Amino acid sequence: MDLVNHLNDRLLFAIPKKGRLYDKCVSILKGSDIKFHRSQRLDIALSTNLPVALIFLPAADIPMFVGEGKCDLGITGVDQVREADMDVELPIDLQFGNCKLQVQVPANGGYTDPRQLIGKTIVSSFTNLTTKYFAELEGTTEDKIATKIRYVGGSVEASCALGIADAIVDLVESGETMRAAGLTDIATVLETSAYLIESKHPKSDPELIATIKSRIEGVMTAQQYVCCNYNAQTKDLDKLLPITPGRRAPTISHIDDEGWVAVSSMIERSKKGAIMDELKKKGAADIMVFEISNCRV
Ligand SMILES: Nc1ncnc2c1ncn2[C@@H]1O[C@H](COP(=O)(O)OP(=O)(O)OP(=O)(O)O)[C@@H](O)[C@H]1O
Ligand SMILES: O=P(O)(O)OC[C@H]1O[C@H](OP(=O)(O)OP(=O)(O)O)[C@H](O)[C@@H]1O
Repeated sequence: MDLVNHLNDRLLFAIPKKGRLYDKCVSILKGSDIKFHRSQRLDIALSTNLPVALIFLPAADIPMFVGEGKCDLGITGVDQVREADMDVELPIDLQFGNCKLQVQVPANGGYTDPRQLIGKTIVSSFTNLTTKYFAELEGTTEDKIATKIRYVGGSVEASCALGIADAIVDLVESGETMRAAGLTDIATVLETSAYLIESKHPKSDPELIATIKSRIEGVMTAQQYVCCNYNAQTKDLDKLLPITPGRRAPTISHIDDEGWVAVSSMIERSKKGAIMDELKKKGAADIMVFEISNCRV
């Protein structure tokens, strides 16, 4: 099929084609019920249930495609949006791809403050953000900085050992890559996570854009909450309901057991263990926690 000619009238949604963000993006699309089949090596996939085409692009190029209005929606890291200096909306923090862009120096090299690096050579894949950072540090404009900023596309952490850099500016999550290269961090340029990004001048049907955003918000909420059900004696409700207030209010249903009710409520996933302990202590019975696969709240 000539995919390009099937793109008219479809909302173009840019997704990282590989790398750190890819799997999570696919799982968000799945959770949002945006169905598609991506043929091997093809970077365009038409959704089979919505007028949407997924365009698989390098994470670094997505801000430009969305910023220039070629794609209405995209997913990429905030680091990439700031590096590309593109003016896009950032409607949803997707809460993955969390890491920091940091200034890293040889652990045994004696640098402890980024000001000591003024006039030295810094290697990064994020040359725009690095230039801005050092221009600010030097109190000058970007075209006048004394620090030399050089670009490499990957394996940035090898630059100091290879003698091409005094320091690097690169992403750090666990710190394993940094430590393995004998480096240590001395400053943070930016904290980042993956976002849904949106063109400031979208071309597609606003209702379709709103539907996709609401579905993705639903996936985010479903990840954050679980559903907690338990049985309780009505006399204990005063103590139990404050533990499970729900997002709006808990649902209380009558059950075929005199003096008992069933309670159902959304609770924060991260607190579920403590909440179940507390419910049990205060007299709740038959406490169960269920996954929410998607929701609209
Ligand atoms: N270690 C990490 N932990 C969390 N998120 C990361 C990490 N590394 C990168 N990211 C996020 O993922 C984005 C894409 O990085 P990734 O390294 O996957 O790039 P890529 O486009 O696949 O390029 P390449 O694989 O060629 O380096 C980054 O801009 C950042 O937002
Ligand atoms: O702090 P850590 O958990 O070790 O993660 C940091 C590493 O992750 C990213 O690289 P990635 O592995 O995606 O590959 P790349 O070097 O090819 O960009 C980043 O550029 C660091 O090298």
